[in-house]
Amino acid sequence: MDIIFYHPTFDTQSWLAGLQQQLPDARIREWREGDDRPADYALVWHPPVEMLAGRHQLKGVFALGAGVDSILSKLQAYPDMLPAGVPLFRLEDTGMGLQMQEYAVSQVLHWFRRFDDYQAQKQQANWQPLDDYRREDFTIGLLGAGVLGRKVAESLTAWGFPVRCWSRRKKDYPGVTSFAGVEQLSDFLNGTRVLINLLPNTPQTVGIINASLLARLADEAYVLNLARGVHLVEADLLAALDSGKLKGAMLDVFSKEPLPVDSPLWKHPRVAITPHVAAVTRADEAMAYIAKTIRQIEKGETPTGEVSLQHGY
Ligand SMILES: NC(=O)c1ccc[n+]([C@@H]2O[C@H](COP(=O)([O-])OP(=O)(O)OC[C@H]3O[C@@H](n4cnc5c(N)ncnc54)[C@H](O)[C@@H]3O)[C@@H](O)[C@H]2O)c1
Ligand SMILES: O=C(O)[C@H](O)CO
Repeated sequence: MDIIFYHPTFDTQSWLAGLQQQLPDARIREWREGDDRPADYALVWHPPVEMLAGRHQLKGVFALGAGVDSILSKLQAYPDMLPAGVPLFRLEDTGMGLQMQEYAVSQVLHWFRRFDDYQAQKQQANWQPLDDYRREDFTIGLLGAGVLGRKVAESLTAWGFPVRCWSRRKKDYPGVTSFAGVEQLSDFLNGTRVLINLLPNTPQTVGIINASLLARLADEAYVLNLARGVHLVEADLLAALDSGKLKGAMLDVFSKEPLPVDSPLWKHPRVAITPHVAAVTRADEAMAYIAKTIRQIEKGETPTGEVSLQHGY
């Protein structure tokens, strides 16, 4: 079996070595420009079109991340990049679920224990105990309830918060109230105090966190964007913060990355920022997952993790 690998920033040699350990019988090589030798599988991130185009013999292409929006948008521009019938897989969890839990739980607790207010008081040397927030007033709403949303929901129910989720289809997750489809979006938003975004980037979800959505949240709400920058209308978020509708926001992803130095988000006192690090690809777990999936395909089984080109995620 031949496997080709391309990632613009990963340490390719350590990936090739790690994959070789997982799949000892495979011939694994870094793909370089001009390489049109046969391959059964391709492991990619931001792949050049010529790496995949015309490779009808591929049994699978693996995206080396959870979100496949960059690959699918390239496919829009170059429809022949992925030969018809070749399945595209993405990373399901592979250590990202735990990272998302760490991120979400730490920030929700930060807001719930009013550390943002105490930090602001500290700037004024102000010793002033504040009223506690009550859990029942701190409903967490997850936009997106797939692999990562489910993990985050689990971790927040464990802390005793009321948790609800919104997805394309109803979910049956213990302790989580499920809302589905555009017709239930309003009910989902009504009473949500902390909105956590874990949707994929698709034509239906671009710009979904906008002025009209923010207006429907509970007063003094918080927004945690962990998915993609294009989901959020940044100007609407700033306006909602300045009007007092929103109390705070923590953003990991931005419509333009790196976030431009002149973005007003940098200076806003109630916006916290991380540079798209909420959940990164963990090499060992990703390699084990890819190897397991390849073995399943080789045995004629149907693995999970295939991207629906129709739904765009
Ligand atoms: N910031 C980061 O570091 C980072 C890391 C990993 C993933 N992500 C982002 O997180 C996203 C989610 O990852 P995942 O593995 O949980 O994806 P997933 O495919 O398992 O889950 C997606 C969820 O969104 C819902 N959804 C999709 N379209 C919808 C629509 N139109 N209306 C309502 N619900 C809809 C689905 O029903 C599902 O519940 C990824 O697509 C990626 O963009 C970000
Ligand atoms: O989708 C992912 O895996 C991360 O956001 C990196 O892009």
